[in-house]
Amino acid sequence: MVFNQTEKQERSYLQQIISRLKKIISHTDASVKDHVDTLAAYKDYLWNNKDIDPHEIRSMRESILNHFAIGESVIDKRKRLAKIVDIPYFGRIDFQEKNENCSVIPVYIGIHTFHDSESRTTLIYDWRAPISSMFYDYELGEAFYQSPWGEVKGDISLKRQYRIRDGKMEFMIESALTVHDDILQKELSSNADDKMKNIVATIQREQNLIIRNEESRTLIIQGVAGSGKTSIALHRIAYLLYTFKDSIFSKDILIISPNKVFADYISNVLPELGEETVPETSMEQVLSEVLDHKYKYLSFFEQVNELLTKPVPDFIERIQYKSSFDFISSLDRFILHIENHYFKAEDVKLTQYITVPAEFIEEQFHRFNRYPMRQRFEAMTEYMLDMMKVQYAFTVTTAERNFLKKEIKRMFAGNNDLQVYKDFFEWMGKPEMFKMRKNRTLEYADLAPIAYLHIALEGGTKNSVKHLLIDEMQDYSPIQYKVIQKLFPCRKTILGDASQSVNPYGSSTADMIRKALVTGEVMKLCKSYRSTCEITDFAQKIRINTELEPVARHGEKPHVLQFNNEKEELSAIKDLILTYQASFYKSLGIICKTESQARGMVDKLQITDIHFLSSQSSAFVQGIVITSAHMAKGLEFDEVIIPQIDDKNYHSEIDRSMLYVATTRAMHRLTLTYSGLKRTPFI
Ligand SMILES: Nc1ncnc2c1ncn2[C@@H]1O[C@H](COP(=O)(O)OP(=O)(O)OP(=O)(O)O)[C@@H](O)[C@H]1O
Repeated sequence: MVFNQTEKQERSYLQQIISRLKKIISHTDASVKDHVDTLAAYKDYLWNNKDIDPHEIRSMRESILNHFAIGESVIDKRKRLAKIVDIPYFGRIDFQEKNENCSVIPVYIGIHTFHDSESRTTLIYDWRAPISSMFYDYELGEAFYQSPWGEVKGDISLKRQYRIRDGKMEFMIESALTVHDDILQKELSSNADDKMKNIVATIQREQNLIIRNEESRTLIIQGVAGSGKTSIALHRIAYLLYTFKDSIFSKDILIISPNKVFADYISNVLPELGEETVPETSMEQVLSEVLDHKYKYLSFFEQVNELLTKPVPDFIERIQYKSSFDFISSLDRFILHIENHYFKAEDVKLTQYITVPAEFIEEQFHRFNRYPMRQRFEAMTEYMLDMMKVQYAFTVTTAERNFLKKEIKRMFAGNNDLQVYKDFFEWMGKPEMFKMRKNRTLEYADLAPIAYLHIALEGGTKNSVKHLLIDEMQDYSPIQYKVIQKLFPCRKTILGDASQSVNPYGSSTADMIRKALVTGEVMKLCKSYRSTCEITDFAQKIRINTELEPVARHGEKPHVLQFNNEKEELSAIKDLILTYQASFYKSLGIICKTESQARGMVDKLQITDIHFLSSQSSAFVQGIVITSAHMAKGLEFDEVIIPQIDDKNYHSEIDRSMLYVATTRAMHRLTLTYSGLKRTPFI
């Protein structure tokens, strides 16, 4: 007989589970109170008995720490239970192991495990548990999962999905398919949340494969726009934190994200999945840190903006040159050249009677070639002085030792990163490839090569990162990946979409990243979930991707509206905003090509309740947002308006990228407007 066969039985079972959960929560509350009271009693005792002997103090300290640890774990458990009381589970499979004496077990799947210690049964399985993988991977019939003890084979005889909100079952679906389309459709048709949400209930098979991939040290995910790359990467982090809970913690993970707004936008997913948020940084921050933040540089935003507004061919050429693999080989050859030619040894007159000969010093520089060059001076000094002590029984004063080290350092012509970098271009016979901007400001593309040289000369600093996640991978160049590999030799998940580059002259494809890192498995996601078929078809006209497969969800066709002049265009945009405000949509993105156009739009529209997202913003806001295509990357909106799509504003290849990024942000409705005669040739 099937356990909880009917919907009525399921509904009553849900209420039983919720009552059970509530009961345990109230027990844990009592237990937390006990621990707090005990700790307070200890404190009072210590306060009132200042002359107690050290033994007693020590034993009390142990008890306090013990209570504290237990109290913390109870609070932790309470937090987890409180999280699941509203939505205890979302799926179920009935599984019978192919083994004598094994009966059918109902496996209810939710965000967290719920083990009932009274009945000694697991009432809810964590979605990341090995057995839960079958929910995402199999239909009815034969199935297996990998348990810690090996493969477990069996049969799935029932599969159900539930939509439970605030402890009430809205509906349940009996499904033979992997993860039923109806629920997925309902999720996708819903409105954009204020932040990215978790997708545990509807993870698709190909996505599950990426989340649970434990083998690849470096996993590179190339996924089309809206294929769930970012969501999947975050679920993967949650999976790794669960599966390797004894060896990897939230603080051991680092996310390199494109900007603060994006970091804020995704910040809810891990807490929703019951994990702590993980540290986050940017590529610029990482590179600048290597160079001790010594240099001013053009930010990536400024570079993209310059390419969009005044694309000077020399600038483009410099970026392209520094993004090639040839450039990396040349840098490597130059590092060898430094090794062979930058150290010019001289005799050092250490005391009135003792001179250290140049040849001896030169020899030591090469002897210590296992150290980065600038780290050899100390080792060379120590070694030479030790030798002198052994051979001539000669000991030096601290001042003489420091003098020798200083002299040795002076003999090396590569102590200044920037000078070495300039030398490189001279050595290459390409001095025009390096240009410093006003106020000794470096171009963004120079930051990574200088950091690369710095690490070769000085070594990289150690860090404790065990898993690195890089989003928007296409925007980073091979030399940036080289630096990343040197700094973070740990496991990596790298994700992005070559079609969405805002850095077309310095971008990387999945294969280029694999080549730069010398390792990596590439996995693809081709199904697009974000937008309706009509919006996806429209975006495909701007940039075709034959691998892209839209999920079957329909809506209005995108509108392209022409106006006689800017005034009319603005007035139409205001009307569109009013229509949006009267609709049930929750977010509207007005996406311009550049930040200054976006700022101009804010001024011209003169509407309150509009949020302007600039490259300096740090928080994502729901409602009406005006921003640039670059900032909008990674975000999504129920409705998108793209103004000024005339042929003058969108004509170059980088403009095409911006237009593609902007259109693919729309989930349900898309309108493009322009004034004048001609619209962009890209649509
Ligand atoms: N399996 C799924 N179930 C429900 N929603 C999904 C699923 N996969 C993706 N989505 C939804 O699709 C949208 C796009 O996801 P996400 O932003 O992670 O994609 P992306 O590939 O990183 O996008 P882009 O590169 O275009 O920024 C989100 O709204 C996400 O919730």
